[in-house]
Amino acid sequence: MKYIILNIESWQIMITFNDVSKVYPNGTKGLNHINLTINEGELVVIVGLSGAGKSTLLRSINRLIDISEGDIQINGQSITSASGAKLRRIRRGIGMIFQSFNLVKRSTVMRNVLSGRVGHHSTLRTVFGMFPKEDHELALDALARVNLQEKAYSRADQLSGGQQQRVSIARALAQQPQIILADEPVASLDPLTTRQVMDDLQRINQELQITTIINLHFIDLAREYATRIIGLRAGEIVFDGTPEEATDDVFSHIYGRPIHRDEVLGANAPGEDIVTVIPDAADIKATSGEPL
Ligand SMILES: Nc1ncnc2c1ncn2[C@@H]1O[C@H](COP(=O)(O)OP(=O)(O)OP(=O)(O)O)[C@@H](O)[C@H]1O
Repeated sequence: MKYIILNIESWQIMITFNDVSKVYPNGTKGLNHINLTINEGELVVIVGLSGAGKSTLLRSINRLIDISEGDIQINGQSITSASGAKLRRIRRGIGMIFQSFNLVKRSTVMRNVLSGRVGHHSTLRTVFGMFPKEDHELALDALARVNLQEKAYSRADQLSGGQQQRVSIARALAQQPQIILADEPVASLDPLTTRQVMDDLQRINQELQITTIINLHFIDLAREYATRIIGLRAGEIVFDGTPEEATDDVFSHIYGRPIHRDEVLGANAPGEDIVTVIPDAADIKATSGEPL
């Protein structure tokens, strides 16, 4: 199949967290002094127990959550201090995928994908659904990348969960993003569909060099798809390394307890521990070779 090459404006994208903390109004610390650099084209998977701060970290990148301290830069520009047109421009380059798909269910697939273009046009134009022909071509191209071209004129609620998630990936792609953030994108899907969605995200990352950051709770998926794994615990980075370095012992360290079978997608007997030893932090090496 012939694809229109999406127009990637920059090849130097980097996300930088400079001493970032987030304290929620009730006093809960979501992130605690995070320093982090993510390079163009990486597929980063963020892992950690529920409440570790994965969503807070991900959503602070496009300022769905405002941080309390520090600075986040996207391609050298501070999103933390941006406002108005500048904030909208930075956000336009960041596609977002949610666990619950967030589609307009009664609209067609095409309309949903076209909504990824709203940041590129005036409000009036998009309210009346007046998208130019090029946007339709872009939307069809995005649908082709997730193999859903033939569903373009179906209603979104007639699609399976996995297909709906792939429509939401196409919607993000229609934005022509430089970054894709996916917050637990497969948490509501069955194992087979999960792999299709992860395959799509990986293929798009590789073909278009879109920097991709995904929160996941399945250990084997993280190892299989990530180019880099970041482990969070209590709002702090406790591991940052390659999938090869992220052994079962490392995961036990990130979680602060043994791994459970239901945290491995390929496992079929939920509930039991598959690792019994929690290693000391000193045994866990970061990419730098330093213990975290
Ligand atoms: N709006 C909020 N108000 C107060 N505390 C919050 C809020 N959102 C998150 N928190 C708290 O901040 C911490 C980090 O939450 P976050 O949702 O980022 O974790 P997570 O790792 O994504 O967890 P999960 O996998 O359950 O989504 C948790 O202690 C959580 O209870």
